[in-house]
Amino acid sequence: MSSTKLKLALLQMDIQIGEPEANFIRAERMLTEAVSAGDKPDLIMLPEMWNTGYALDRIHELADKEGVRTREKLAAFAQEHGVLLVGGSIAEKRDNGVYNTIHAFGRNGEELGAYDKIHLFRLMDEEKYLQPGTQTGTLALDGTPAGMMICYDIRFPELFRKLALSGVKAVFVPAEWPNPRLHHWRTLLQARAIENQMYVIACNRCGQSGETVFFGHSMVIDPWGEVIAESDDREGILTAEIDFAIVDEVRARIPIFEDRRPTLYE
Ligand SMILES: NC(=O)CCC(=O)C(=O)O
Repeated sequence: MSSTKLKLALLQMDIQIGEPEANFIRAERMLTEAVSAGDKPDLIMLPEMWNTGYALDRIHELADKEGVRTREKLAAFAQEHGVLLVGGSIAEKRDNGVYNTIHAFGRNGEELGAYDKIHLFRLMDEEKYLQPGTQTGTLALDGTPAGMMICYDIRFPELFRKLALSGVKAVFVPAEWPNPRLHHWRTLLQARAIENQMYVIACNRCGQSGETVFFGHSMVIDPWGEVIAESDDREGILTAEIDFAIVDEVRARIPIFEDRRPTLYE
């Protein structure tokens, strides 16, 4: 029987706004560091828009065309090291628009899934420059169903519930979530894990772009809502081990999916 456990490494990276070259070098350095550690991870994850940061006024020029560069690099890395890779999100130019897109890869470098951010965040002007996604994002991790969302998406519990009802046991959330909303970040992530009885794995950036400070605090939260790993505000790699068997245990202990009465509120 295949293992229900996965060792994770979340790359909490400081992103240089508008500097894809520097960001690729930094991401490659951190990826290499993650697989060089004694306890090699099964899955590595990056933060949101790590190739460009929120350089939105130049995003059409800076975004990765069709995601080719990112996909080639990440697929090759996943294959070389036999790891799963949730490639954070990137600014990706496609069909004359720019999307905020995740690409995820399997241990042989195959693309497991992609997701374009559905909810664009007005406080950071995303809706003026980016195209919204039109589909939810799922992938299978060594056979276990998981979901993908990006940052502001965590404010929409309906999206989590839809994925939970489809059988998803973990959701990955790359983010660029800044001050002064650390309490929203921590509370929403924990609530989404508790109410859907699933793992929530959230990788935020750190550092500062202009006046905006990104507090890091990448988190891995279990289906009981316990924070099993959390970063501080500095660049680094957060590690944790998850066990999908715990999702089934928690869902059996409090059977909310059996007790729902959707005809009354849907
Ligand atoms: N990049 C984002 O979507 C930021 C979302 C955010 O900060 C929030 O408060 O929501």
